Amino acid sequence: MAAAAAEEYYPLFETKRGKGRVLYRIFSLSLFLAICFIWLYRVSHIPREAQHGRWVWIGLFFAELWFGLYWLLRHPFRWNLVFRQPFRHILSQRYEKILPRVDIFVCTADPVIEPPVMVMNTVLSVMAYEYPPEKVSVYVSDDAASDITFYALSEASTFARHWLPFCKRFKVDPTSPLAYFNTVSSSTHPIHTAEEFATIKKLYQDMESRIENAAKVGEVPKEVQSKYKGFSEWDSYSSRRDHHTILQILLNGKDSSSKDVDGQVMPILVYLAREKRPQLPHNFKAGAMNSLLRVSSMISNGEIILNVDCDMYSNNSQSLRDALCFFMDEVKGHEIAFVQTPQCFENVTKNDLYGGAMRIPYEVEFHGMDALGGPLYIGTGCFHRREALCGRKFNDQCKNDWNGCRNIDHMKEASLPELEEKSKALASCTYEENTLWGKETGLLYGCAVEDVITGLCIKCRGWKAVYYNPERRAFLGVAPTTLPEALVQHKRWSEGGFQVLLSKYSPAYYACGFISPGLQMTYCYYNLWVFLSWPTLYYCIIPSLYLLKGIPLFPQISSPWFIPFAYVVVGDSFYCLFEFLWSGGTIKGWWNDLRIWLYKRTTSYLFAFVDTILKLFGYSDSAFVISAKVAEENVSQRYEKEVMEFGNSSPMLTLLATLALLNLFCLLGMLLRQVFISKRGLRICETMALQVLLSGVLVLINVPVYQALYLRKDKGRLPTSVAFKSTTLALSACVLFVAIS
Ligand SMILES: O=c1ccn([C@@H]2O[C@H](COP(=O)(O)OP(=O)(O)O[C@H]3O[C@H](CO)[C@@H](O)[C@H](O)[C@H]3O)[C@@H](O)[C@H]2O)c(=O)[nH]1
Ligand SMILES: [Mn+2]
Repeated sequence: MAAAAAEEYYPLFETKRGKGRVLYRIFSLSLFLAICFIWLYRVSHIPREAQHGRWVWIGLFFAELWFGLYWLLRHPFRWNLVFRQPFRHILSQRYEKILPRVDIFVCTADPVIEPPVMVMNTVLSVMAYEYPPEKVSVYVSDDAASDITFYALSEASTFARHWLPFCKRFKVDPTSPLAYFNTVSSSTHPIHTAEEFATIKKLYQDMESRIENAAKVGEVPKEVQSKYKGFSEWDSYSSRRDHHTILQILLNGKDSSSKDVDGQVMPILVYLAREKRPQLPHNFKAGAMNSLLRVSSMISNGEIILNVDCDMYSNNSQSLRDALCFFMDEVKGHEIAFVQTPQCFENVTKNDLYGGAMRIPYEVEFHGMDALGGPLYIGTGCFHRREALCGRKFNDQCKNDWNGCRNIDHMKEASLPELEEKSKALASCTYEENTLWGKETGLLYGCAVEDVITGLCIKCRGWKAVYYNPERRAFLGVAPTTLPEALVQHKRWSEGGFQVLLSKYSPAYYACGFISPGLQMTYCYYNLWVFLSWPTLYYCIIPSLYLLKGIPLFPQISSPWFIPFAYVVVGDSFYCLFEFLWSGGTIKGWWNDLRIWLYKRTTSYLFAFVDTILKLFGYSDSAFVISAKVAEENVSQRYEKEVMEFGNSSPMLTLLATLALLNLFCLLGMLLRQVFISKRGLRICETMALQVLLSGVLVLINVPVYQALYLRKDKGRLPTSVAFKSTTLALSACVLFVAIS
């Protein structure tokens, strides 16, 4: 008995399948049938040569054909869903003594958009993981080479001496000081006394105000500068885009200043601003990550790498151990290259005005991708196996052997200055010349979503990935709080997706044979976004204009062909609503999501399409528009109240407003004509029901735009110039269209 029990194998994680899949398949099949009928209707009812609207009809057919085909790509996500559950107590029983080293990379790129206090909170939160501190190293890459960020980090290293023991003693979670002080007050926390709480909070607040002052003045106090030799590096500094490598090991895990107030070692902490020269490309975040990969291999060389954006703090001090359960599992662990957690946000409001929470991808689609071989790598909250990230191909020899963890302890061999010098060389601009970095090694270059393409490439090399979506969020970040920001972010993503599609690793052709066909389809689903812009624009403009003119483009209610249209509209809407609610959303949230869905397609994707083409022909440069992480006071107040923030006169917003008005004018114009001029009453609602419905929904969804154009007085409204331009454009389009016939 005892022997049998001992031999029994307990895995480090389990995988459960989602339910209700059969029902889903039946429903999809019925919907697909209806879609086929719609196609059939379009093909069999093309107006004759001489008849009005022949080309428009054909256009509609192509739009619907494309929507239908794209809809098919949605299925592999939902065919099977898997849910993972790690068992960290088993991990600790089996491997506590030989837990691998973990290197944590935090990227920051602009001290104004990404305030140093925020970066510091992120750093402190990951330093405080419940994990042997001598095995954790934290690396901060600063693409702005800002001495204020460096100063904040040096302050953080001092504060950590108090913070880390405090976290350990009182089992603090979340371990980001700011988040902790915001969620807990001295009276509500059961363990520490009010006095202990007050002391640590005071320490934190003093430090915070010192950093904020420095940021305000734009200069680090002289007495501090003399304390850290690192500041001397800025003496010869010329600009953010032109400077040599600045690297400093702030905590080295050895000497007494690297111990906390209880005498315990603290994690290694390294500041890096890689070399930059104006004439050489720096490849944005991917370049930063690759420098970190090399520098860290010299200093700590952790087998596991955690990558977080500077705006995402750790919300769960156990997640490192959770992730290791996947890598260290004896049966399946050796083939796993990365473990991705969802990108969750601290600042998403109840009805998620800008769809920032991305519920459907994170609660449904990624679980489906996991079943097919692994989710996307999304650039943050992701744990990597170093060798996989560094370009190793998977093969049967890739067996886990944690006993032999390469404990090359450079720290012991070399003196600190020596080590710093050696590491600096690895972050120079020219280091990558004539190497495979950015092509096969590390993160790949030349794509706006370096993360997605890298993850795909890793999978093409034979590795698997795991999606881990824990109940208690592993990380919490900041989502955009204004419409223009959300649209710009989606533009970057969709542009990146398009680049992936055109790249060497294209999921449409290259990946064939390397990853499963289902996974290929899911990648295509995300990478084809830009192609949704044209048919969606067509659908938003043409039927409404024809409604104004009284020409039907869809079957009327009494026709049997009406049934498939109605079934698709109603069935799909209800299905999407159901899925959204199941994922934890609200009805209003779904409506907001639908609006963003529309705006992304008519603006972000369109602009991304045009930009990618321009870049392809060399007319435009790549850029990485960093998303804002803090907002002005009045902007955040409106955000809290879920009032849509427009606030500028960009071409995207002008286009959006024009489309919204066009639909309003068409609907109103049609009503006027029917009711007052031709006195036919609302009979049109029967003959052109679907067109009325389409325009009606478009008008309803655009209500915030009309308000922002004409009714609102606050700063977040659409500027008068946009109101003028869009009204003129929309009105002339309607008038011209009616006039030419
Ligand atoms: O030249 C650069 C530009 C950006 N970053 C960092 O990259 C991260 C992501 O940038 P952010 O502006 O926050 O973009 P998001 O749209 O929020 O980022 C999402 O999308 C990116 C790809 O487009 C991924 O890299 C991110 O991980 C993912 O969170 C931040 O930590 C930046 O500091 C750099 O280090 N160097
Ligand atoms: Mn971000």
